[in-house]
Formats: sequence, C-alpha cells, structure tokens
Amino acid sequence: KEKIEITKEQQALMKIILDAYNRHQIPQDVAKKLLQDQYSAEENFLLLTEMATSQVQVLVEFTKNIPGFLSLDHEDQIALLKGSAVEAMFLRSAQVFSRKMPKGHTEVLEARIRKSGISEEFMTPMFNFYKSIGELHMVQEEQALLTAITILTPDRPHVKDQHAVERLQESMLDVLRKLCALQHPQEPQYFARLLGRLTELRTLNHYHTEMLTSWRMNDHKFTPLLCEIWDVQ
Ligand SMILES: O=C(NC1CCCCC1)[C@H](C1CCCCC1)n1c(-c2ccc(CO)cc2)nc2ccccc21
Repeated sequence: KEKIEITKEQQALMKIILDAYNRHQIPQDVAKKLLQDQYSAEENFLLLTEMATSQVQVLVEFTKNIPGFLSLDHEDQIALLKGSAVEAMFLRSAQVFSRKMPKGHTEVLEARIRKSGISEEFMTPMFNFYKSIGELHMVQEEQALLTAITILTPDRPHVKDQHAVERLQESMLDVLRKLCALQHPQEPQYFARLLGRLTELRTLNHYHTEMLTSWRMNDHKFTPLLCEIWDVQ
C-alpha cells in the first residue's frame, strides 16, 4: 500500500485555494430566497441574472488567488475566465442544491426551480448533474480544488499558451488526487468519479444559452457583464 503524502507546498496551495474559495462566497443565499417565496418567471430570471453577475465577480476574485494564474498571459487569463464561467456557475449551483438542508427543503427548492421558467427539456440533465454532485459528498477542499481545476482547463477557446495552463492544472489535479485518496480510502475510484463530473459539466455548457433564451418570458434582459461572459444579446 503506497504511502500517499501531501507535501508542505501542496498543503500551502490547498490552504490558499480553500481560503480564497471561502472568502469569495455568494453574498445573498439564493436557496433561502427561493424557499421563502414563489416568484414569477420574470422575477426568477432577474434573480438568476443578479446571482450570476455577482458570482462572476466572485469567480474573478477567487481566480486571482490561484497561484500562478496572474503570471499567465493576460489574454489567456480572460479566455480561461470566459471559458469556465458557465461551468463554475453550474458547479456552484450544484453545491447550493446539494447542501444539507432541513427535511423537505431540497424537494421544495427543486419544485421552485422546476417552475422557475426554465424549459422542461433542460430539467433532467440539470438535476441529474446536481444529484450526481450531491452523491459525492465533497468536502470544502475538494469543491474549491474542483472549481480551480475547471477554471484551469487548457483547451478553452482562444487560449494561446495551453502548456502553461496545463502545468497549473496538473499541480491542482495532483493535490486533489492525493486528497481524494486520503479522504475516501475505501473508494479508490472516487477521484475518477469527481473528474467525470467535469465532463458532465461541459454538456450543461451547451444547454446554457438555450436555457436562457427559452426562459418562459419575452425580452430577456442581461447585465453588461453577463453579455460579455455569456455571449448573449
Ligand atoms: O440563481 C441560481 N443559481 C445561482 C447562480 C450563481 C451561483 C449560485 C447559484 C439559479 C436559480 C435562479 C432563480 C430561478 C431558479 C434557479 N439556480 C440554478 C440555475 C442556474 C442557471 C440556469 C440557466 O442557465 C438554470 C438554473 N440552479 C440552481 C440550484 C440551486 C439553487 C439555485 C439555482
């Protein structure tokens, strides 16, 4: 049984990523709002654009704390943020959805999301993803590292120096692999399952623009930041 050991610098890296991840939480709690009241499709759409706008700002702050990120080519930094913003939003949404809640609250939250204005055809892939994330029972460190790994995906559109991004992502993957082995010793395939979620996340990327434009309302308004990041309007 080979001894898995997280080195001192890997521990420092994990602490930086976790602190950044916790420091940059979403200000209001969208789940609490959704559990409180039933909103119209228009109000839900507005809530989504507000939450997503603040999440992008939070994502930028988190990303700036990823060691090495600010040393990347500046245009590549933008390409990585733009390329991962939707996936980071769904990853965060999944974490919000699968958070431990009082009995019956998750069912109410799911019902509210199902009636929020999103077209029916996207419900299955979206909730399948949320539930598969929930089944992993990730610890905070794993969630933070998985978000950093998603951002540091070398093959995003317009990334010039893919090797520089690969090197950063690899060091995150190595820490996550060791962490999974230590946190889930009975589940040797746990790390592979985690990475499998990133593949599922990419499929949600393709649905996203259509989910927005098919939201049951006319005249979908977006913030300037979302127009930049989401390729809409
Ligand atoms: O606000 C939200 N998500 C935010 C985003 C930023 C990071 C925190 C979560 C929205 C809700 C907005 C209001 C109508 C109900 C969905 N949401 C979605 C979601 C996100 C995007 C789309 C289309 O692209 C469809 C659904 N999944 C959720 C799972 C749990 C709790 C909220 C969730």
